[in-house]
Amino acid sequence: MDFFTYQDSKLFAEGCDVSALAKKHGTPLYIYSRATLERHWHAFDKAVANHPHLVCYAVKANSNLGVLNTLARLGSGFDIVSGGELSRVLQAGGDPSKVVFSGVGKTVPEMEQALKVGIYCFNVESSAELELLNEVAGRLGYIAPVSLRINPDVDAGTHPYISTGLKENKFGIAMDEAEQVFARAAALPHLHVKGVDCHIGSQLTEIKPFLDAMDRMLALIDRLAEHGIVIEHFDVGGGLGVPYNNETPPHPDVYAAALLERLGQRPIKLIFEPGRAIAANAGIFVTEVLFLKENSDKRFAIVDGAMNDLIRPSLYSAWQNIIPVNQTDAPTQAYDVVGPVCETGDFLGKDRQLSVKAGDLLAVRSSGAYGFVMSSNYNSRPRVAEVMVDGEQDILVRERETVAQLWQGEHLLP
Ligand SMILES: Cc1ncc(COP(=O)(O)O)c(C=O)c1O
Ligand SMILES: N[C@@H](CCCC[NH3+])C(=O)O
Repeated sequence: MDFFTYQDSKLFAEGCDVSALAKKHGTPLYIYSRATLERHWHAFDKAVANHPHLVCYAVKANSNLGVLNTLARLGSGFDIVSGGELSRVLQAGGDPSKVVFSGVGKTVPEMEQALKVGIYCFNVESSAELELLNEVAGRLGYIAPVSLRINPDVDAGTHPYISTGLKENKFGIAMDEAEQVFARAAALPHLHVKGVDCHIGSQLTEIKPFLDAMDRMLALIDRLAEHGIVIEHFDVGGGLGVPYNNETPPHPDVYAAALLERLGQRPIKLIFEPGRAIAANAGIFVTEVLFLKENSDKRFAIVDGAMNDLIRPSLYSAWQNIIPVNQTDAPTQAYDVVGPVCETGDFLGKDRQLSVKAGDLLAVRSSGAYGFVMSSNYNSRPRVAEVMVDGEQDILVRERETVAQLWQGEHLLP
């Protein structure tokens, strides 16, 4: 079911007319659907309903407080990569005892913050981090719950920039060192070994790489058991892809069933860290056409949204569907949809069949994940507003930045 559909040729987000939202809140604008976020979260939670589990939404995908609050109300856990994300989770009403802390570069203040609020687990990514965490925990009088992130060295078959489970990537502890580092973790006095985790990449549309990783990780878990190291949970990471175009990623039901089958009778809790699968198709990015421009080779639709607002097309050549907010019967033509930023790479889509004129609104679909969170102020463009729709209600969950906010904290010379 899609909560972004046309009614009488007008695009709606749940029960809200998108052009009315654009008029009320201005453009460019991110719009999220609460019902979609909830449905996607429940899809994961239900897929493993009969097995001990925790769904930890990956905050990096979309960390707006309204989004986090929506998921916290469902009882979601959270996967974080910084102290800033932890603070957001707490601010949004998330439960710290359901937080897993990933990331290759945790700092001492971040470790202290996470220990003090009592997170569920640190996903430790190196021996050096393990030693430091033990020291910090000891100094503060805590026992730090840890999982070791192991790099299973599998090819996720995704874009090289978002592939994380190969030896050449910076993430995790190499499989051939895993047992040794687990033995060290078990021996350190201020750590409690709880689990093992991996995350092999993002936007995976096939199940095979997940299963390859799972097989390697389960073999490790069995070897550890032989040495008396009992693993309570296996955190399988995130990475399940979404349809941007005509991809057909497995449904969470199919994905979870395959993982559970591999897990067999092992009494191990499963943790999931989905980001994109929950947020991407719960959001659209709405932009207004400023000008049309044509030369002998190309037709451009110059819009008010740009790469600083939504960088995925520029950064990964990612394809996201661009649709009219108001449908017409007029014939379409091929356009490059480009923004006002002074970069050739500033485009939202290339060679798109559209029927547009200045003043029309376009919606870039699948923008709920890695959209606003990756936005910047490049070209001194204030960051855009974010709205959550809930049925016929629209809630401004982030105000548009003002120009004065752009230089907040900056100073003239004395
Ligand atoms: C450790 C970890 N967990 C979860 C995620 C979320 O990934 P995705 O949005 O692909 O589900 C990421 C990002 O790729 C990650 O690095
Ligand atoms: N930012 C990436 C995903 C990165 C995943 C984070 N580990 C994207 O938009 O596809």
